[in-house]
Amino acid sequence: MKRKITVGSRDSALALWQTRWVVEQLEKQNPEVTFEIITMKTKGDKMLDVALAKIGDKGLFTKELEVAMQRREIDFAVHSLKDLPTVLPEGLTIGAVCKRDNPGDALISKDGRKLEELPRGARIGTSSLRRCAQLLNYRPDFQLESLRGNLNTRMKKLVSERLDAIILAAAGITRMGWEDMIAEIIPFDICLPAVGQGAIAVECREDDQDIVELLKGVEHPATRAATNAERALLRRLEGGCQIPIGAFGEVVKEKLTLTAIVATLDGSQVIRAQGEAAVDQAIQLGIEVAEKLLDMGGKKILQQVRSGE
Ligand SMILES: NCc1[nH]cc(CCC(=O)O)c1CC(=O)O
Repeated sequence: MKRKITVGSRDSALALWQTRWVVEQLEKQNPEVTFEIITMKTKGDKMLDVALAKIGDKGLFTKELEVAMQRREIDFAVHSLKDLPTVLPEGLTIGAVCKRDNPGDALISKDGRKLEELPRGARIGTSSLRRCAQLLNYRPDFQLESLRGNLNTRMKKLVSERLDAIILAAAGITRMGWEDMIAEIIPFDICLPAVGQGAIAVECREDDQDIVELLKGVEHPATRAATNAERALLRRLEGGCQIPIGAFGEVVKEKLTLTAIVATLDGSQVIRAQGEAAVDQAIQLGIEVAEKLLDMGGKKILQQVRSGE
C-alpha cells in the first residue's frame, strides 16, 4: 500500500468539506497512510453565470478531476454523487458511495415561512429544472427565478435579489452548518430530489486495487443500492440536468423501493411511478421504474423537452 495518497477536490467550501470528511474517515482507518488534498476548478466552477441546463455538458463538475486521475496526478476524487454522470470515463469507477445525509430539498425563506405559507406570486430562486417543474405543478402562481453560484453566493442572493425563498439541497446546507436557516424540508410528494442527492461518491481508477480496497472503508451498502437504482433509472431515461427528473431510492427492512417523476418544464404535467425489489436487484429496479414512466407518458414528455417545444 502506498504511504502517500493524493486526493482531488473542487475548491468550493462544500466540496472541500466533503473531501475532508472522506479523508478524515480514511485517516482513522489507516493511520500509516498520509493524504494530500489537491483542489481544482472545473468548468462548472468557472461558468457560474450560465444556467446549468444551458451549458448541458456531462461531467461539468467532474471532468478536470477525472482527467487528473487518468493522468495519475491524483489517486481518487471526491464528488457529490448528484454531479457525477451516469456513464463514467473509460477506466474509472465509483470506489465508494458514502452514507447518505438528508436527501431532500430545503426551503430557505424570508421570515422562515414554509412553502404553503408563501404569498401568491412568491419569487423563489432555483436554477434546477426539476425543482422548478415540481414547484410550479404544486403552485402555478410561484415565480421561479434563476439562481446559480456556490452555496455562499446563493444564500446572499436571497437578500440581494429580494427573493421570498430559495431552494438548496438539505445535505449541502447541513454540511455548511447552516441547518438553522432551513424553514422546511420540502415533502417528497411535492418535490422529489435529484438522483444521488445527499450522497458523496469517491471515484478512482478501476485497476488501482489498493485504492479500491482502501475505499471500502467509506462504502455504505444501503446508499449504494438506493443510488444504483436511481442512477439506472436516469441512464435508462437518458436524462441529465436538461430534463426535470426526480428520484428517490430507499432501503427499508431489506427491501429497496424507488419512486421517480418526470415532468414538463412548465410543471403542467408530473408523471410519477414506483417500484420495489430485493436490494441486489437495484439496477433492474431502476430500469423497470424508468420504463413505467416512459409508458405512462414520460416518453412524450422527453421528446417534447428534447425538441425544445
Ligand atoms: N447542483 C450542485 C450541487 N451538487 C451537490 C449539492 C448538494 C450536496 C448533495 O446533494 O450531496 C449541490 C447544491 C444544491 O443542489 O443545492
